[in-house]
Amino acid sequence: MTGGRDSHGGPGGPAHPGPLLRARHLTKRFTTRAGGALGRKSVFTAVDSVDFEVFPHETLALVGESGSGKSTTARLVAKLMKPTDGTLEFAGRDVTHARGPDLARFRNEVQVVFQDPFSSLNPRHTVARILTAPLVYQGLPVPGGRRAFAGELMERVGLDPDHMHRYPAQFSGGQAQRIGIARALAVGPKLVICDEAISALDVSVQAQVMDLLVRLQRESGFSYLFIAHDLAVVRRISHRVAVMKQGVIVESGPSAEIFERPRDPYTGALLAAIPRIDPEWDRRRREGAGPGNASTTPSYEELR
Ligand SMILES: Nc1ncnc2c1ncn2[C@@H]1O[C@H](COP(=O)(O)OP(=O)(O)OP(=O)(O)O)[C@@H](O)[C@H]1O
Repeated sequence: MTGGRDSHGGPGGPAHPGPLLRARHLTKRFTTRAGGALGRKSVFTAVDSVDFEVFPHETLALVGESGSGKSTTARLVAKLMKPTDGTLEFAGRDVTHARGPDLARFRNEVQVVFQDPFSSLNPRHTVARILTAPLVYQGLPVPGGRRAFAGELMERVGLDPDHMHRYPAQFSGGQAQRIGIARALAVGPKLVICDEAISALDVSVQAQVMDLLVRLQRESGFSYLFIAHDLAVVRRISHRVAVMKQGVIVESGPSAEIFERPRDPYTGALLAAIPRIDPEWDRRRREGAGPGNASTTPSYEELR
């Protein structure tokens, strides 16, 4: 994803000398055995020599149909899974085989927000404990003390700090996802990977969480790798888009170009299947209340 149409500088993405994240020939093959341990071995390539970059302050969306390799790519980038081949560079460092303190540093700089907040938040811990845990477990000081720190994070994501002693089950799905986002922010990341982070939410709640994600990026300046199958969502928050099909990136470029002039028939098919958009959210965005660059972001009607 370098040069030409795919060069950095999509709408809203500020110019920067180098990428924050650079994936080169990233590959993941899974070996499976049909019929148990004695069955025939087969090798499946879920991610096939993928190249891409994420620049500072930008949102790169990775889209594609189910099974195209998006989540596997996210896991490779988050170093939750080892690649079969390829390299990962982060902030100019080769982190492909990072261990010990290098890996610990990477884990603070790169955070993941998962699809299901309830399964990624410890149900037996209060929100205050969940939000301070990333620092406490590392033996790091909690700025301002636990209560103030948790309260401030809750305010940043639009939650009432008075609820910091509640448990995840006492929150709605959208609120729980806000807790997941707040936890990701606790360590001051440079890159936040959102793996279908809003897919499970109701459409109106999705819009609110999208607004939150955009606002947080504006305030804190981190980058997003935004994994989604919903192109309507992606269009609204991404600066650039990479389209995955069967483990390969078939097309990538500035968001507006991909949506207005898709080159690959697969991208065209994904666009044709675009799910419903929340018209209310789109109206607010166009009136300046929501994210996106009004001059480069097509309207709801233009997408039809
Ligand atoms: N641990 C694993 N072992 C074997 N195959 C796997 C494993 N994890 C993923 N796969 C396969 O790799 C392919 C890509 O999966 P992946 O979850 O990355 O796709 P995806 O684009 O994120 O799809 P979805 O949106 O449905 O999660 C799929 O065919 C999946 O079955």
